[in-house]
Amino acid sequence: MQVDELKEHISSYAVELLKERGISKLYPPQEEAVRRGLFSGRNMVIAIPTASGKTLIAELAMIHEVIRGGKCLYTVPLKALASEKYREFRKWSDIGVEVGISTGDYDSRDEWLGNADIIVTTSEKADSLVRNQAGWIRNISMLVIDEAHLIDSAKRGAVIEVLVAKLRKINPSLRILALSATIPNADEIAEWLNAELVESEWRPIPLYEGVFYPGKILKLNEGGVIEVKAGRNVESVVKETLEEGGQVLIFESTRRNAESLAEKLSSVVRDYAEDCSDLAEEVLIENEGEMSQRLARCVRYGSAFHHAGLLNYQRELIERAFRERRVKVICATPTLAAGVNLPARRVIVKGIRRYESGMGSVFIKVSEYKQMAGRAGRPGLDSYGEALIVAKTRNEAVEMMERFVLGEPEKVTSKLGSENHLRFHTLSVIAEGIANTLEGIEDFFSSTFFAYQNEFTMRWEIQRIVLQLEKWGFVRSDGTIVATEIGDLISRLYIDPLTGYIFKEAARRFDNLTEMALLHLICRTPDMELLYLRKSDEWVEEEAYAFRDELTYFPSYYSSEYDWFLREFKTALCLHDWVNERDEDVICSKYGIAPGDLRRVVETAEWLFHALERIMEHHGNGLSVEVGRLGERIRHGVREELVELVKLKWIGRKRARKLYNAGIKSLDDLVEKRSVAERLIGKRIVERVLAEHRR
Ligand SMILES: Nc1ncnc2c1ncn2[C@@H]1O[C@H](COP(=O)(O)OP(=O)(O)OP(=O)(O)O)[C@@H](O)[C@H]1O
Repeated sequence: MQVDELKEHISSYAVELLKERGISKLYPPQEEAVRRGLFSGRNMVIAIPTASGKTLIAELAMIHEVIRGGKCLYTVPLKALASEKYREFRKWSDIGVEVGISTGDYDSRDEWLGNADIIVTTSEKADSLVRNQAGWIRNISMLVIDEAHLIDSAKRGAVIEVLVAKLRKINPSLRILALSATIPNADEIAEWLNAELVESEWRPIPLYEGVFYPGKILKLNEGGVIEVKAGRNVESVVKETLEEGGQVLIFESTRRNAESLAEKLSSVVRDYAEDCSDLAEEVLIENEGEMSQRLARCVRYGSAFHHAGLLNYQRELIERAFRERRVKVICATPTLAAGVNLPARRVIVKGIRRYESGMGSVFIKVSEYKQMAGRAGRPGLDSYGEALIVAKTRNEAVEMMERFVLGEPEKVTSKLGSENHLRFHTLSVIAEGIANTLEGIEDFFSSTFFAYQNEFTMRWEIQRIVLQLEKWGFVRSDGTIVATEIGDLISRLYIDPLTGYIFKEAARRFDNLTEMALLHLICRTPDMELLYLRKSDEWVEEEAYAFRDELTYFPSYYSSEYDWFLREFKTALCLHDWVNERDEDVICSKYGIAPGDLRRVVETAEWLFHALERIMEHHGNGLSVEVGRLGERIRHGVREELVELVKLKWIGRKRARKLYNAGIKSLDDLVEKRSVAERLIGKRIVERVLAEHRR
């Protein structure tokens, strides 16, 4: 089908824009979606492989909806993906379609988005906008769920189903378009959504899958499994691809493996890559710690590693350099497969097992492997893509072939049934006034995918949770169930009610807490991601005893909670070093973490301090002022006296300290002692600061 045929549905202007993007003809699954009612207003589930054009299907449907006066919400699982989609959709502004993005603080309403036609956001942020009753949510006429198969995710899946159920309650005629990878039970998702299902295995570039073992590759071909000659090791397979002008994406199970393989491969890659010294320098712009140095050394020769320990700008830099074909090989942990779109000629899956606590080394899921394999083949550059699993022996290769290459991905199952998810969403359903009886709450949850998949009633579970919320003082029940003021606040702050309870109790009991006690308090909540304890971390216990009298909680050495407590305390100690201006690299090596981990801990702590401040305020507890100040220090990683300086753009914790020690404590001081400041932090930076803040 030619795109010209779409004029009546999306306008000739939109068709012209598509042509400018080089799209003149629809891919077969796209055509199928059109034929099956993409412009008819019915709900749809599109379950097709990676890179087969799902996003364009959504764009066509959204443009059609906007032309008819509708408003679309496009939800993705990660902030990075939201930015990627926002950049893509911005192109539609050329024909007058307003595109907005919302990924900021959880309790903001982002009212300015009232004017946007298409709003891109994460599922969590969308749910928090519903909780905070952003006015424009009522006007949403179409919901697009990207990566809908992530309903299966233990951490992020529940919010997708609850969001769907809520938005359908708000607007019963809401249209839903769910985009998913190929999964065996896409029909269940379609039936749950009352949607037309479009399924296809079509790919724009053929994908060949196989298993490598030293000397040979078992390949799946149209005629069956064949065996072809190959090199002795992964390096030789990589070399072969580079020789043919392709790029390689390698998945490893751990960060350490990814890093050391990238380092090892840099001596192979350097013969095929141009000089990337400029990129290596860029890697070190914000951080010169051990991990960044290793990354810079690899990148110089066109090889890189990619995992959650990198800083955001480093990840983006690597991804961009790979797209520009300067970086030729990326060794990544599996987080990359679920994230941004980064195809390569060859995908090598080296980490086919993963360590799971209590279970040891287990195979990854077939669906995870398929997600990685699906990254092979770069549209416009490669005529085919190839995915290879790495095995040690022929026997193992045969086993991998059967289990993964010929295996069927697992079914998607709802994760909403776990207590913490139900607790979290039950409070919001009551606070938003969606339901105010047990039957009403049950009725609400009966429209979720969980209820679709599970026949048993949730009544007892919900009753137990409501009783718990009542005991904590978050809901009141006398015939009808309503949220108390604090319950409503906790729902809007988007924290686990258990976190809310811990904070509320602290607000009730204490009017004086030390810096360390406050830091430890937020680390006691289920919303904080805790650092792990290493064997060499005995010092954590010693430090904990030193602070024993200050803390709000200190279990007995014999308690089953003692080890968990040490993890909480270690995390608090890390934040303590951060707000006391310990050097970032020193913190990373002391706590055994990477810069990206530190930033994540800091970001979560900042959010929790904001919530704690609001709850203290609500309780009329004067500690709220102190909590607010500490929150500000966490944001910037500084002692109290630097807060004013770091609020200035371009002034980070290091520059602020230099200025402060020279007697420059504010913007006024900076203006007055400009030449001193220029000597300390550079003329260009001072110019930038003054240009930004000159009154
Ligand atoms: N009909 C088409 N003709 C030419 N190129 C197309 C067409 N449809 C999509 N593309 C291009 O193919 C590439 C992959 O498409 P897209 O990102 O939409 O796939 P996807 O299925 O959404 O991928 P993912 O599974 O990663 O979300 C994009 O560069 C897109 O512009």
